[in-house]
Amino acid sequence: MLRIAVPNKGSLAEAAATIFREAGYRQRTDSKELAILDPENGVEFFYLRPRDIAIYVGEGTLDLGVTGKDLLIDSGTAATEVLPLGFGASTFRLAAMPGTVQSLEDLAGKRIATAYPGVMAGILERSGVDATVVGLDGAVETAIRLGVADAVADVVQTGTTLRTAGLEIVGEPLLESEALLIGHADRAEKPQVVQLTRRLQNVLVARRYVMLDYDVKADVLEAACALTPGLQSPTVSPLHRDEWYAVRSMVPSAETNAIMDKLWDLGARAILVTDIVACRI
Ligand SMILES: Nc1ncnc2c1ncn2[C@@H]1O[C@H](COP(=O)(O)OP(=O)(O)OP(=O)(O)O)[C@@H](O)[C@H]1O
Ligand SMILES: O=P(O)(O)OC[C@H]1O[C@H](OP(=O)(O)OP(=O)(O)O)[C@H](O)[C@@H]1O
Ligand SMILES: [Mg+2]
Repeated sequence: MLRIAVPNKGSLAEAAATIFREAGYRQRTDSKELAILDPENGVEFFYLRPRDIAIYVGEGTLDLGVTGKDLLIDSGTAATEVLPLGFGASTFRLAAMPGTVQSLEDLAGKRIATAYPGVMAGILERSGVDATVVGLDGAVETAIRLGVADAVADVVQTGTTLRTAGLEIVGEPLLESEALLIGHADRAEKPQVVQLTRRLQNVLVARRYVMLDYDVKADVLEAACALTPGLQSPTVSPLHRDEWYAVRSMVPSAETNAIMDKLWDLGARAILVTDIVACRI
């Protein structure tokens, strides 16, 4: 039985449950449930705080978990990245009262409030800046106004929270984060871990691609196939009408409309786009 940790609430919870569901695993239907069994897949899911997930997985109590890259680093545990999951993107940034701090180096001898003290300590050490890290639980933006810190380092997504607090972002992002499937190096070879990772990868591919079908005349078939090379090669079938072919190929969803425009200009017609629910490539 594989034991997997899923965020119980917060920014990552819904997307994490969705990706497991799309990969064919059972997920809780009641947000008050703390654990559920998926006997068909031989998995037990535990719903935990994402900050704690890195600790459970790092200690080997649970086999796998979903948490943020920033939280994994902050935990300092032995858990490792198995697969980036493509959601929960955020940046970790420094901010201060406008005009007071220009760079990380300006913080030498000063105090930085953050809910990610492990991440911040590592950054200061690597930069050779000797500053004091003030570890808080959240709402760190207020720490400067209350005189607890000279700067803050926090997760920024839209920047609204910092702006509302009257703070200014300082320098480039200190860290880029996203949700990860994390595991323990010892368990990486376990067949069930390999299978689950492959199923999640399949969902990620299915989300990144769409299926494109179109009809095209023989004289531009090669040019059309060059626009839609697919993963191996496009499927080309003759139409009943002479000189025409039907082409089927997977294309990156982000490029769908640009490719459709080019196909249309080439003379392709009946261009259809279909979502891919799941795939194994
Ligand atoms: N807008 C955001 N605010 C906070 N965390 C975010 C945001 N976007 C992505 N994340 C990521 O989500 C993880 C934090 O998860 P967490 O459950 O603590 O979220 P949260 O929204 O802060 O929840 P809560 O405030 O209920 O504790 C981190 O990996 C962080 O990088
Ligand atoms: O750049 P934004 O889009 O404004 O998002 C970032 C803010 O969201 C999070 O706070 P949250 O609401 O989770 O509160 P917390 O600090 O108590 O965790 C995070 O800690 C930032 O404060
Ligand atoms: Mg939060």
